[in-house]
Amino acid sequence: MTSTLTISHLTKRFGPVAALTDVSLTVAPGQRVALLGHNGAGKSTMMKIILGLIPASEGEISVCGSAPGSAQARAQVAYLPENAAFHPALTGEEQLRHYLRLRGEAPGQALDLLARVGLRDAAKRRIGTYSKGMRQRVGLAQTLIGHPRLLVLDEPTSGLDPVSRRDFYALLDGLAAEGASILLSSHVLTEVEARTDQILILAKGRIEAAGTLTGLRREAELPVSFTLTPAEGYAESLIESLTGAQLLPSGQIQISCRQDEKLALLTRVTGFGPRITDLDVTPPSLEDIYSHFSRRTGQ
Ligand SMILES: Nc1ncnc2c1ncn2[C@@H]1O[C@H](COP(=O)(O)OP(=O)(O)OP(=O)(O)O)[C@@H](O)[C@H]1O
Repeated sequence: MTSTLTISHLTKRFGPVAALTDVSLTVAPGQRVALLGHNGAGKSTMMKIILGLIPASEGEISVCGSAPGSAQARAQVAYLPENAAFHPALTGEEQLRHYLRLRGEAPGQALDLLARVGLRDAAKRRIGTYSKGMRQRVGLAQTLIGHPRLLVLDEPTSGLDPVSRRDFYALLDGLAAEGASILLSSHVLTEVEARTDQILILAKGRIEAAGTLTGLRREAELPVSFTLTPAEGYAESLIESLTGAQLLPSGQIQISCRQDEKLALLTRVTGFGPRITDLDVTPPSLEDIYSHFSRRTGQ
């Protein structure tokens, strides 16, 4: 299948500053990719190059088979900047109609697009009266114009409340299922965790780690944590039989093991039968993985 986005050995220098060094990435149709990294890691620079707003210093980039910023690429790419600004005196509907006209699309779609992002009821209100989250959703509605093949979203959920964030990711899932590729940056790792197919961790402009969450977990070799709830009167004997186990203030017992020891430990723990009343197995979170790889570069 032809990829939507191909980046090979991309380097970008701003004078003496190397914002990106030897970055490569391929995004297939329908893939959701999260771009993670500290402030100044190079995320926005990478997005600007993909959009054709600034040139690369070195490397090859293909956006839907065309050069970044070309008319062909622009027609298939949508962008949501981190702080999208709209005219406060226009209503949501008027603003969307304006963007639709600019894109050569029928302005009559404005209300449908606003409904898709949960703004149907506010469509006739001025944007100046919208909350930050509502303005962010106008931005998102704007990215849906013309069924783009690639959505580039710079911290799209900043300012959204938890329910709106969940709705937002559900919307992205729907777009990805229809074949759109999504490249988004975020500092909120918990929300990215379950909702992306590929994760790219940038540090000081270089790719520090890349892959699926499962792949990164394996690479990081971080421990899996087991939390057992002992039945009344069994805590002490259980701790004695599990080397390295700790009693938590909650009265539960915690023990960690390597990924490849997980099934053996699970068999052992389930063998305790009625001596335990509950068990939680917690794999390393994306936050754990992110700090593991970031620490390697001294961030
Ligand atoms: N126009 C520019 N001129 C000079 N240096 C720049 C320019 N744009 C970005 N940089 C530098 O390039 C590096 C990467 O910046 P970039 O904005 O891409 O980081 P980021 O990962 O998006 O950070 P944040 O999470 O804070 O948005 C930083 O060192 C930044 O200072």
